[in-house]
Amino acid sequence: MKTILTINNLTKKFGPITAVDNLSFTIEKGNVYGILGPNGSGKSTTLGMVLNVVNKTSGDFHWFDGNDTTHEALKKVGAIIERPNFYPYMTAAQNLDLVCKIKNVTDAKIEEKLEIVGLLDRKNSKFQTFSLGMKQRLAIASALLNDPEILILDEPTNGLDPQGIHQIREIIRKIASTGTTILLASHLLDEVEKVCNHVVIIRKGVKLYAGPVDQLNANHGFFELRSSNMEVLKNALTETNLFDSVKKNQEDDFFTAILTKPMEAEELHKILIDKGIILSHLVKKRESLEQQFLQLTNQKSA
Ligand SMILES: Nc1ncnc2c1ncn2[C@@H]1O[C@H](COP(=O)(O)OP(=O)(O)OP(=O)(O)O)[C@@H](O)[C@H]1O
Repeated sequence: MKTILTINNLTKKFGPITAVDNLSFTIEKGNVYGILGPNGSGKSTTLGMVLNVVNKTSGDFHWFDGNDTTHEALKKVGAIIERPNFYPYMTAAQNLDLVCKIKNVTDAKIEEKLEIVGLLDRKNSKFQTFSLGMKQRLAIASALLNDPEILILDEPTNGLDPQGIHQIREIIRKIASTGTTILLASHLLDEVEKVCNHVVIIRKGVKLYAGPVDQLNANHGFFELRSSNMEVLKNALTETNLFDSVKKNQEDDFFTAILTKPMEAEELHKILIDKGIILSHLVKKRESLEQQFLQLTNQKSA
C-alpha cells in the first residue's frame, strides 16, 4: 500500500506548552483518517506542521516516498485549515477561477468540483450570499481543484447546522469513495465514527490510540457477577482463563470480569453451574465507543 504521510516523533513546543508530544503515525492511501481529541489537544498544530505553516520543534515527517521537498509534495495536497476566505463580491466560479490561476491548474475542473460539493447550480452566485455550509463546501471544491492525493480538513463541520453537517459528511464520503485519501481533525467522536475508518486519538499532544475505528470498539464486553461466596466465584472465574481481569470496586458488591474472547451470559452461567456456583446477579455489558473514548482520554493524565 502506498504511504501518503509518515510522521515520526513530531513535537511542537510553544514556550512552556508542549502542544504536540512525540507524535508518530502513518497515513496510507485510500483511507479516511480522523485525528480525534478534545479542544487544545494539538490537532491543528499537527496539521499546521505537516502543511509547513507551523515550524516543528523536533521530530520528523515526510510526504509520499520522501523524495520530494515538502514544498513540492504539498502541490499534491488539498487542505482547508482555516475559515474559508474568498472574495465576497465575486461569484463561486470566479473565486475558483482565481484559485486555478494561483495554483496554476486548468479551469476545466471548476464545474466538476462544484458538482461534487453540490454547488454547480449556484456557480454564478456571489460568495457573500452563501450560507456558512455553502462557504465550507466551496472551500472543499477549491481544495479539490488540483485533484490532490489527500484532502486535509480541520474541524470541517464546526459551526454548521445539522443539515449543513450532514451535507459535508456526505461530500467527504463521496470524495473518499473515489479513492482520495482524507485526513480530518475533529473533537467529535460521532463524526469520526461516521466518516473515518482510521483514527488517531490524541490528548495534550500525546497519542493514545492509532488504528482502525472498528478495532477501537473490538472489545468483547464484560460481565457483572455476584454470588453468596465471592471468593469461590473469583477463583472459578480466574480458572476459566476467559477474562483479562476480575475486579470488585469498593462501592460495588459484584465482580466486573472483562472478557478476552466472545461469550454470551448463558454460556458462562452454565460453566459456573457446572462448578456448583449459583449466581444472584449476572449481566453482560459492553462499553460504547464513546465510553471507551472518554475512558481513554480521561485516564492518562499528563
Ligand atoms: N501560536 C500559538 N502560541 C501559543 N500556544 C499555542 C499556539 N497555537 C496553539 N497553541 C497551544 O497549543 C495547544 C494545542 O493547540 P491546537 O490548536 O493544536 O489544539 P486543537 O486540538 O486543534 O484544539 P482546537 O480543537 O481547540 O482547535 C493548546 O494548548 C494551544 O493553546
